[in-house]
Amino acid sequence: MSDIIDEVLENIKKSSIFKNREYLLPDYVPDQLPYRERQIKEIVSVMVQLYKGERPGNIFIYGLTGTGKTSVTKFVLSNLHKRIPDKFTYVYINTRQSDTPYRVIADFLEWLGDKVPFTGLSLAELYRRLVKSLISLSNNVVVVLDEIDALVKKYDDDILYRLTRINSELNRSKVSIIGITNDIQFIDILDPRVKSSLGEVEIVFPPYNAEELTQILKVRSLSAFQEGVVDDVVIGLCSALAARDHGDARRALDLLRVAGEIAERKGKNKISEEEVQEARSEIEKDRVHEVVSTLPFHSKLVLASILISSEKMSTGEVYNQYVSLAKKLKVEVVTQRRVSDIINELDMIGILNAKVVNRGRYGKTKEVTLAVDKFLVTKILRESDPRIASVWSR
Ligand SMILES: Nc1ncnc2c1ncn2[C@@H]1O[C@H](COP(=O)(O)OP(=O)(O)OP(=O)(O)O)[C@@H](O)[C@H]1O
Repeated sequence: MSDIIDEVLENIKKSSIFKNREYLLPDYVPDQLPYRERQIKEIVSVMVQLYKGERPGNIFIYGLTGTGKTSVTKFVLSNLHKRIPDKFTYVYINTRQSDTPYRVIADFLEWLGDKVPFTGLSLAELYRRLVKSLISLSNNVVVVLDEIDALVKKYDDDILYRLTRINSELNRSKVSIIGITNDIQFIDILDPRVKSSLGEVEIVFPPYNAEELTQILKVRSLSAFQEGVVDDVVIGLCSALAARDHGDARRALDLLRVAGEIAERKGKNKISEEEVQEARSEIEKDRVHEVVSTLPFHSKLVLASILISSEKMSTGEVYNQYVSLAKKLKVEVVTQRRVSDIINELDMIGILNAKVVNRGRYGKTKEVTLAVDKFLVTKILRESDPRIASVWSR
């Protein structure tokens, strides 16, 4: 039996499409990051203090998704560390993954080489251990908190407050924080003391334009694909599609990688525009699936109300339909105001379109239509919750 596994692996190794597929995966940090020279220089010029054995200022980095914030930060820190390994220790924590204050401090301790039980200690005890561990460390420490908005929105900024103050509890100032977020308004919701401390230096990552994305894809595809697999037309299409959103390099790379996987499945040895379009709808399907299947119950019910009714509905009509479904399912209803908010949320995440229309003497109302494939969303909703599925069977 194991020869079957070997055979499949062998075929993948012999891919006529990919030379190194992993070079296109989102976590891979490339050794070239075009159009980010300014940001690299800015981070290095702050971090240069490490060379003198001093603590660098905190840095706050923001920009939309896929603008290179994580890659550039990791690139600078790992390259600096290669050059001056004895001068500092660095810690990388993604707070969307390590999504409780406990996990963040536990991860911090683990990076410093301390073992921490998965749960069971109090947060105060964890801080105590962190302070102790930091005191015994002779090096400066740079801690990267990626996607910090996720943690602060879920809890509050207490953990950031404590971390920005931690130097005062040590034998000398040695901890610097690099905070990263893609929520541009995030800094405004922080406590002013955290805000001024975290934003000692602020660095903005602007979106890429289509030409920049083209160049980025060209560089990345040279090492990722076999020769002759992608041409300028395919790269141009991936860049144009990604630039239409907001210049997201991750999206451009995903399109190219998935197009390559589709071509490989078809047994082709070249990617064409057709595979890019197919990749686009595959990625969109995955996105819709992730978003819809994880919606809270009442948001799913509001969406179901729209799906089983007409193509276009006013918010009032959506509410009436929602109330009648909720009664059928014998669940308590939320207020009309909440349903309006849910409609706006579904609009923001691209599942619905809600636009204000003027209905003459009836005044203004919001007209709600579906922004994604009806058949797909119905299928996802029905599969994700049996109570919602029963709406269709009655
Ligand atoms: N200038 C660049 N050159 C090459 N690849 C890039 C460049 N900028 C970004 N990328 C690639 O795009 C993808 C997304 O980048 P990265 O994760 O750094 O973005 P981000 O701004 O941190 O996004 P998010 O806010 O969603 O975490 C990664 O695969 C990264 O390697």
